[in-house]
Amino acid sequence: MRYVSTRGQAPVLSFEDAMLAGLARDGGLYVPEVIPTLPWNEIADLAGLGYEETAFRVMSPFVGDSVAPDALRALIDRAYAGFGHAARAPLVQIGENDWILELHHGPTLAFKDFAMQLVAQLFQHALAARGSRVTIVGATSGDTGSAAIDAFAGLDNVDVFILYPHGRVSEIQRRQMTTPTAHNVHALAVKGDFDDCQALVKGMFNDHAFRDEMGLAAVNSINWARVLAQAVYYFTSAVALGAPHRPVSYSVPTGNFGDIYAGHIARSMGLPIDRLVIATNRNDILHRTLQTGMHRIDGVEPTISPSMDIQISSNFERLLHELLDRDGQAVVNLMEALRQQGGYALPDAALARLRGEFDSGRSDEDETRATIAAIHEVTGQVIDPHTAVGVKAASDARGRPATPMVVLGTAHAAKFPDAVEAACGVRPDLPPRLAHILDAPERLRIVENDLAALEREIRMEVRS
Ligand SMILES: Cc1ncc(COP(=O)(O)O)c(C=O)c1O
Ligand SMILES: N[C@@H](CCOP(=O)(O)O)C(=O)O
Repeated sequence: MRYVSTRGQAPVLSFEDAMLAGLARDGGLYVPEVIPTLPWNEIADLAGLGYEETAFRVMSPFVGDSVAPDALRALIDRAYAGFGHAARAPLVQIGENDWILELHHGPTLAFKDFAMQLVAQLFQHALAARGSRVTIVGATSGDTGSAAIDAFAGLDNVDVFILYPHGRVSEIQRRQMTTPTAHNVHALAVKGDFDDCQALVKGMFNDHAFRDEMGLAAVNSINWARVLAQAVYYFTSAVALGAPHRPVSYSVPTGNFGDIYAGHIARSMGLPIDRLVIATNRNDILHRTLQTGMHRIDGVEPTISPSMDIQISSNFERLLHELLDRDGQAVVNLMEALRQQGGYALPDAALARLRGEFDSGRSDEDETRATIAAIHEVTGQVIDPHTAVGVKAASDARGRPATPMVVLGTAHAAKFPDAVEAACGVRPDLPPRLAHILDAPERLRIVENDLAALEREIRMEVRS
C-alpha cells in the first residue's frame, strides 16, 4: 500500500514511513493511493468477532507489508489490553433505534485512546527496528494531548511536546497533561487558541531544517495511522447493529474532522453507512460550508465542548483532495486561499459531492445543555457536552427511523464535570484510577504563540 500527499509534491511512502513522517514535506497530508474495499461477505464475517480481530482485518490492507501480520496482531492486542470494557466500544441504547457508541473506556476517557494506544505500539515497533528516535510535536484542544502523554510517557526513544491553548481546556484535561511525571513528556500552554497550536505544529514540520534536526513526528490526525485506527469502531458498531444486511447512520461530534473522516473511509471500504452527520458546536465552519458552499474561518469561540473549538479542520484537506478528484494543485490553491484570504468557495461539483456524502448540524450552548439534561431525564445516562452536540445534530438530521442512528460518544462526562453538573445537576466523578490527578503537582510551561521561540524551547529541552 502506497501513500501520497494531498498536495501531490511529496515523496510516495509506505504505511510505516507515512506514519513516521507525519505531515508530508509539501505541507499536505498523506492518504492511501487507493482505498481498499472489504467485500460484503468479509464484512458479514466480522459479526461476533472481538474488537481486536476486527481491527486486524480492517487495518491489514492499509498496513500492507509494513508490519508482519503476527506482529500487527500482537501490537493491536497490547494496545487495547488496558481498556476498561470487554467490548472496548460498547453501544448504549438511548431511543427506539438510537444509540451512543461509548468511546471513553480507554485510559484517558476519550475516543483518542483508540488510535493513540495503537499508534504508540506501532511507533515503538518501527523505532526499535530502525534504532532511531523521534520528537513528537502535537496540538490539542484537550483530548489528543492527554491521550498522547499517556501512551508515550516513559518511552526511551521518544520525546513528546504537546501544545494546548492556555486557559481553554477543562481543568481535568489540563491535569491529565500536566501531572504525569515522566521526563519525556512536556505540556506547553500556548497563548492562543487550538488553531494557533495546530499552525505552530504545522509550522515546525514545514521548517525542514528544524524538522530533520529534531526528527519530528506527529500524533495528531495529521498522521494517517490515527485515522485508520478510528475507522475500526464504525465496523464493530455497524456490524453489531446488523450491517452489512442493513445500513447504519452516524452523527459525529466534529472539530478537526478526523473522526468523521474515519467514518467516510469505513464507508469507502464498503461499510453500508447511510448518513454521516457532521455535528458542530457554535464553531460551525463545517456546518456553514455544507449550507452555503463557502468555507470561511470565523474567530474561535470558547464553548462547553472545548475539544471542538476549532475552525481550521485539518482533515478537511483529505476530503477536499477526494472532492477535487485528487488534483494536488487544486488542493494547494484552496489551502493558499484559506491561509491568505481566510476562506474559499467550494467548486460546484465538489459541493454537490460533499452534500451527497454528508449531512451537518449545529448545537449552540443552550441546546447542548438542554440535550445533556434531556438524555439524563429520559435514559438516566450522563453524557458529556461533545456527545450532546452529536445527539442534537442526530435528532435534527434523523432520517428513516428504520435505520439505526449511532452518535459517537467521544468523551467521558467526568472530563467536563462543571458543564455537565450545570446542565443536569449530576456531577460525574473521575474513575478512582484517575482521582489522584486532582491534587497532584502540575508541570507546564506557558509559551508565546511564536514559532521561532517554540523551536528554541524544544531544541533546548531535547538536547538537555
Ligand atoms: C471529546 C471530543 N469530541 C469530538 C472531537 C472532534 O473530533 P475530530 O477532531 O476528530 O473532529 C474531539 C477532538 O478531536 C474531542 O476531543
Ligand atoms: N479535539 C482534538 C483536536 C486535535 O485533533 P486530532 O484528532 O487531530 O489530534 C483534541 O482533543 O486535541
